Amino acid sequence: MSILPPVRKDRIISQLPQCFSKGAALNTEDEFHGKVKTACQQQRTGTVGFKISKVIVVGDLAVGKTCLINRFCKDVFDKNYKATIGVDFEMERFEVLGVPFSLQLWDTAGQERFKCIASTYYRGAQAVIIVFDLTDVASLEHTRQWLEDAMKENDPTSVLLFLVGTKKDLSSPAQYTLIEQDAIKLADQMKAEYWAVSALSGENVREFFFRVASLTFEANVLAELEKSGARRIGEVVQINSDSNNMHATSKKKQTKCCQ
Ligand SMILES: Nc1nc2c(ncn2[C@@H]2O[C@H](COP(=O)(O)OP(=O)(O)OP(=O)(O)O)[C@@H](O)[C@H]2O)c(=O)[nH]1
Ligand SMILES: [Mg+2]
Repeated sequence: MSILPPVRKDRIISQLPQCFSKGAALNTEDEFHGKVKTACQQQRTGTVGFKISKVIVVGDLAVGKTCLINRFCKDVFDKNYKATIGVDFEMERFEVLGVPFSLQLWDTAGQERFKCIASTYYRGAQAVIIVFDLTDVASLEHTRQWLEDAMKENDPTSVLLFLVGTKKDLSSPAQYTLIEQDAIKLADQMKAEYWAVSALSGENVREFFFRVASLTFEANVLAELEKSGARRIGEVVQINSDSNNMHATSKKKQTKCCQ
């Protein structure tokens, strides 16, 4: 018997959501990986359905990290600035290709005086969302430092990175075009996926978090398949080492013969 309520209807993902810009994307595939789709159909996703993936959200003060999370998780927007003190977190449950999947979204403080508390929560992230304000070039420049700090606590080879420009509603088309060019270049160098959103209007917010959930889910299933593949190879080795096993003996002979 499950103690959790069913996943909300608007958190069900059955198709791979597309990237925002092909110029800075983590992948440009139209669909989920074939191996992932098959594993989900055959319910061979191991522990993924029970896992909670940690996502950390970092960036300068007042760029809009809390508003971005609140727009997605609670569908609200507060125009008054209330600094995050230390960290806060929200849980979001999804169903991806029929498999339950949860994200734990860690909203960290951008203010310098709270940074050392916040950074103690960076460890173990599967995805890092680096946020800047599309109307503030300095906040984009600072994203390199945020990335460096987040990566001190994480394995750069396995973390998915997202570079997100907020307050799209406030930037004029001309201003937006200029900063977007720099942001895409930077995202490409960081190996991050670029998105531009507005927590005020909600533009691209749902699409963005669905993309985070989908790519994190896909990475988890692929890692799980790799692990179970390794286990299967291990099992064969074990059988072969059993001298009472006829099959193993013949295999051993075959191996010798081929050497
Ligand atoms: N117009 C507009 N204002 C926004 C948007 N997102 C955030 N804001 C405003 O920007 C201010 C800062 O937003 P927060 O979400 O609190 O910023 P933060 O990054 O969490 O700040 P810290 O917690 O101090 O690190 C608030 O006054 C928000 O109302 C947006 O998409 N559009
Ligand atoms: Mg905040």
